Amino acid sequence: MMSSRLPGFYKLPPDERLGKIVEACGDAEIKEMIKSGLSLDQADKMVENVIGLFQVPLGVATNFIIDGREVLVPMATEEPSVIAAASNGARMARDGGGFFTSSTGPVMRAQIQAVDLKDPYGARCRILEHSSEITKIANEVDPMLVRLGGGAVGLEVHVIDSRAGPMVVTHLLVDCRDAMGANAVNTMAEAVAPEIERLTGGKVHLRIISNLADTRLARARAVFKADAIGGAEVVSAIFKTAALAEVDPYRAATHNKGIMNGVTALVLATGNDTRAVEAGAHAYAARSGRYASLSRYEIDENGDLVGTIELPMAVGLVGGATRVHPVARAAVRMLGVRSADELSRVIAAVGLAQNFAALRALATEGIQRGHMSLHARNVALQAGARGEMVEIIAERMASERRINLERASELLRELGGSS
Ligand SMILES: CC(C)(COP(=O)([O-])OP(=O)([O-])OC[C@H]1O[C@@H](n2cnc3c(N)ncnc32)[C@H](O)[C@@H]1OP(=O)([O-])[O-])[C@@H](O)C(=O)NCCC(=O)NCCSC(=O)C[C@@](C)(O)CC(=O)[O-]
Ligand SMILES: NC(=O)C1=CN([C@@H]2O[C@H](COP(=O)(O)OP(=O)(O)OC[C@H]3O[C@@H](n4cnc5c(N)ncnc54)[C@H](OP(=O)(O)O)[C@@H]3O)[C@@H](O)[C@H]2O)C=CC1
Repeated sequence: MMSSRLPGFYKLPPDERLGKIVEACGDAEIKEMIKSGLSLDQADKMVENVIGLFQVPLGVATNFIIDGREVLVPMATEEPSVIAAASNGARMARDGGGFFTSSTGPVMRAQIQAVDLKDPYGARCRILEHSSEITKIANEVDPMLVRLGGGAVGLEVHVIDSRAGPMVVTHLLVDCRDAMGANAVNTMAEAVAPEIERLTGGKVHLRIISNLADTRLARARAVFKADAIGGAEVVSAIFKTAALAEVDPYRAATHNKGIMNGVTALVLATGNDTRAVEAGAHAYAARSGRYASLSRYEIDENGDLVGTIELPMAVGLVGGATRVHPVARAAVRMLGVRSADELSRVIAAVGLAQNFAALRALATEGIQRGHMSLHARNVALQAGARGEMVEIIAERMASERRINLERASELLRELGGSS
């Protein structure tokens, strides 16, 4: 089995890094797909009114062991230090065996809203009495999904009071297998609407997937050994830092933003819908009525730090852009995942690694040293530095702890690199 531990990887030029990835994965096609990228012609078929491509850097986080498997993680992000931090978090989890994951399986919900009802509770019961007919109607519109072992698996029916009067909202639960499922689920929701109208005597308006995918949860757990992360004091400091995010929404929003640094980068790299995953994550974080952190940290009997995360993860390996975008296809091959469920669990592990690395920095030296020294290259670029001058100026600014545009421009003039 190849190792995701690639010391010195980040010091190589991009072409050599790609070579290492191809070698580690034993898959030469990854290189072709990444090199070819998305063409304008393909883009023009994906969305509307295309005039060009918006490019985002693609990097690879190293060091991940997930459920005993070495994994290289493709990440598409514009933010410096995110990929370094994910690799750093994953490295510190290795002594504890890496990340261990679980999930609920790929079930999504569609909502079908019936209004103008005489007897909402009676209507609710009539729908439930006919649940097998309703799931049958839903499954008839997607025989392929059913053949693959998925399809509509059940119903929940909720009576909800609103400003517009009582409503009966049917949740159609659909096993989406390897699809994110929105198109599939929405088609089913529209197909069952006439039957819901017949049973309720009301009018159906809204028929759409819910992005609060709480029947499609992914979880990850890691033990960060005290010795691997700086000792008992660091364990205690991280524990206390993380505790604030459990009870304070102002902190929880930033804590979860840190988790999404990793989650969104991997969701985007695999061509999945970042908005769907983000909406689900934040809604799940607020499910108790108070917005809170998506991860938890505890200290175990050995004095090690146990990190856990649970969040909705509606991602697919088919549908959307996943099979159209060549770089997304390369990303999936690099990950070596065989199902959407496995992908969802890898993403949860990356979210946890990302969160842990940020917390460790916050609980110890602060975020600025690590983050800003990598951001310094952006500042040097903004000042007009090019080629090797970018690294030289970034390193000078980081060592002086003075990372700003003015200093970058000064250094550029001093070192004779100005244009
Ligand atoms: C930035 C580091 C990793 C430096 O960390 P360091 O301690 O200077 O690095 P190190 O030299 O000891 O290396 C440790 C490992 O980090 C990785 N690494 C180290 N340097 C690089 C690099 N140049 N390029 C790629 N990978 C790098 C690499 O994996 C390396 O091990 P190796 O595999 O080589 O044996 C560390 O300070 C860190 O993890 N900081 C956290 C940074 C972070 O979270 N950034 C996200 C942006 S800030 C934000 O948006 C979120 C936040 C903070 O608000 C969330 C929150 O509040 O919770
Ligand atoms: N609120 C939201 O989040 C919304 C999101 N979207 C968008 O919907 C898209 C995702 O929808 P999705 O339904 O996944 O896309 P698709 O409709 O493209 O793919 C799903 C279909 O693929 C076929 N399929 C082939 N192999 C498999 C397999 N192994 N597992 C499951 N299905 C398989 C199935 O049947 P068949 O071959 O018969 O098609 C299935 O219905 C994304 O682009 C998303 O952005 C759209 C609306 C709302």
